[in-house]
Amino acid sequence: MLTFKESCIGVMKLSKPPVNSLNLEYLTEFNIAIEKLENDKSCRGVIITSALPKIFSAGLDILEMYQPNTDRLRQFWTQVQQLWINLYGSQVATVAAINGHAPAGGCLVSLSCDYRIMAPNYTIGLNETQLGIVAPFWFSDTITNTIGFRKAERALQLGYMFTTDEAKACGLIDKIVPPDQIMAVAHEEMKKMFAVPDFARQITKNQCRKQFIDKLHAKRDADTDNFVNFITKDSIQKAMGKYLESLKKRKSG
Ligand SMILES: CC/C=C\C/C=C\CCC/C=C/CC(=O)SCCNC(=O)CCNC(=O)[C@H](O)C(C)(C)COP(=O)(O)OP(=O)(O)OC[C@H]1O[C@@H](n2cnc3c(N)ncnc32)[C@H](O)[C@@H]1OP(=O)(O)O
Repeated sequence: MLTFKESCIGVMKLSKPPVNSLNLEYLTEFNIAIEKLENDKSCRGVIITSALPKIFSAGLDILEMYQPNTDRLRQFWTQVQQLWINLYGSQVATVAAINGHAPAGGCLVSLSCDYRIMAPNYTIGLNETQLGIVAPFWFSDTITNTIGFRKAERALQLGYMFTTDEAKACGLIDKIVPPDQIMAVAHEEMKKMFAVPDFARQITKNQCRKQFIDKLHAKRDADTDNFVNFITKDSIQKAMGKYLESLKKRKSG
């Protein structure tokens, strides 16, 4: 993770080649970095983007979920939950500068921010069902809160990956920006949020989001148990093995 501060704005650049997949170590690093910025009194905003060309993040590292060690799988999921709690509940203003593909967990990271700008000709969405897995309730709450129930239900069932244009049309992202302007526009959007007194913006954000974060807090252990039980099922392992094979075939084909 490349993290630096530009005045009162923290910039986090995901930099885990080849595709910024989120494994246990990287999620832990991500959480530490966001918590550090959150606790820095001089930091009012965070921009999350990718240091890699063409990929914002490939989402959760599928290898963490394929033929897993159960203890590690539990730690992994705890870090995924924590990342969502940290980002969705963040008191600083957050902008996702989506400069590449953003499937599944990559989409969730961006949906957890306050504002999303995206470069053209990429794809974004919660494609979990295409892997034969199911987005948990807090993933679906987050997309529903962004694009509304009907569109979210349809997109979740299909595991639909939106083009940048489609994402803009349904409100999954807020603005389409050429890649060379994405950081400049992220700063402009941040300034708009800074024009509102921080405490008023923060209380409003809490009013909108707190109930969803509280829901996960209340069910956190059960959510981890569900995840581990679900992922370790033979049928789910088979589906994930097939998906991994298809990724490799697509590469060679
Ligand atoms: C009832 C419910 C109860 C409980 C809940 C249950 C389940 C919980 C659900 C868990 C949620 C999961 C969310 C996720 O994030 S799952 C991950 C989904 N991600 C994807 O599907 C992305 C797949 N990747 C791609 O589409 C492409 O790789 C991408 C467009 C990102 C990049 O394409 P490009 O052509 O540039 O690169 P590739 O050649 O495809 O990939 C390079 C190598 O990287 C490997 N790879 C890609 N993505 C991942 C990944 N997510 N994890 C691990 N590895 C990944 C790919 O296989 C290539 O590897 P090599 O062949 O080079 O070894």
